[in-house]
Amino acid sequence: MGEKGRLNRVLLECSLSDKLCVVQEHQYEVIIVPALLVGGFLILLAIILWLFIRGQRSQRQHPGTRGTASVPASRDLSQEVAGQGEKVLLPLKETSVESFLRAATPPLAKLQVPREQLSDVLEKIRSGSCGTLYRTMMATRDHPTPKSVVLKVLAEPVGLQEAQDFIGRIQFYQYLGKHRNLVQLEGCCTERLPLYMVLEDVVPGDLLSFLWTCRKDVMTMDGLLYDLTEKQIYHIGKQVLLALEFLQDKNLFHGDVAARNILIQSDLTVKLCRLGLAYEVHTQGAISSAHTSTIPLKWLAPERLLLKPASIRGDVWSFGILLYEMVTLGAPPYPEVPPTSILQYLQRGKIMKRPSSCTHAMYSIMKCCWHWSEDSRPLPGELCLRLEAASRSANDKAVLQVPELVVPELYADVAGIHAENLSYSYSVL
Ligand SMILES: Nc1ncnc2c1ncn2[C@@H]1O[C@H](COP(=O)(O)OP(=O)(O)OP(=O)(O)O)[C@@H](O)[C@H]1O
Repeated sequence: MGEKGRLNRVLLECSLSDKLCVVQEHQYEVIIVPALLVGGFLILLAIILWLFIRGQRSQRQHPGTRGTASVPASRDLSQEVAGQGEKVLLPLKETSVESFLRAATPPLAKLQVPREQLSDVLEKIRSGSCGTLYRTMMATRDHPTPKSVVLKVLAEPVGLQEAQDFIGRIQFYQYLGKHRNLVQLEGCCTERLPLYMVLEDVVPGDLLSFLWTCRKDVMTMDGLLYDLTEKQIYHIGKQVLLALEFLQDKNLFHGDVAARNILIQSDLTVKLCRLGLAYEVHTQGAISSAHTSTIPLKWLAPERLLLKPASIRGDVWSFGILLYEMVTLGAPPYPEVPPTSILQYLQRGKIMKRPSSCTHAMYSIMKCCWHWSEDSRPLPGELCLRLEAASRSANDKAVLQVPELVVPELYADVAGIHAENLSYSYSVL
């Protein structure tokens, strides 16, 4: 009945004189329904697009919780305050050093050392690449007497970039965590300038000075016996390899393994320092060519001399040179080769001859570090096993002796090092 009535109404709208009578049945449905469908589809599409863009943005702000060990090609540390696996956001667009420090300091709260706990009396150790190093005393709650620490002070005037880099290095120590054979960060002062890193003091200091002092008629100093046996060389070497393995586990490498960058304690515990290059690998995925050119050539693996990408196997090459340094009590490597000719020397297939004080067992370990092809060199863990095996039959009685004393300036010349880059606590007298 309803349908018939509607048709009649439509027909009534036509007069008898009309030649053409258009029946307008369903005209609204034909226009409105598709329009609604298209409109709805467009709204849905816009919502999906908005959700997608929002998802992408939040992903970019929270770069995932994949293993902290991985090293992306490039990473902005101002975004990442890395306690092991822990990520905290810092504002990226700081305009002044003060506002940057205000934002960067709270995540480092646990490390902050009240400045009044540090003595005003500073003894300069040397100028480092990112600040001057001083020895000073620090009062702590745990110790009844103040203890000696090393302060790394960022040189002023401090720009935003220098401040970010310095804080980045502190965060890097946090990221690394503690290892017995890496120099330890004890704290920092970052709430205002000047910026300090507080490092553990490793006494007597660098291994190169220790080796040179072993040449002298010194028996003991600061509780350290200035005698070195073959077995002790393996003991020191193994500790360096443990530190390298620790870095390797984090997809890092050291980049400048050498006696001058190793600190030794009176109980013969050694610690790798100069972690600036590892920090660069952490933040940029590689060592910049500007820095490569500052590393003494005689310690570098061929691939690094050829400016190819560096890796932990380059550290293994340098470790072989370190063994040579120890067994010769700090002689410069390749004494007969000018530093700038070292690449041609190696390209001719030459390596250093066995020093007279070096056993065949130790020399064969050096040689396996000096394979031209990186893949033929052992990794730190494998090398550690070889050292352990050799150590079992190593001489623990014969003290290594070299009669000539070292003249640091001459050494620097032959080794291809700027004398000011040697932080030796050694004198010929
Ligand atoms: N904790 C320490 N105790 C004693 N001496 C140290 C200590 N830390 C560093 N040194 C001495 O200062 C030198 C510079 O060390 P440091 O690790 O600070 O390097 P750096 O020049 O600042 O470079 P990098 O940018 O690689 O950190 C070392 O070779 C070492 O002789």
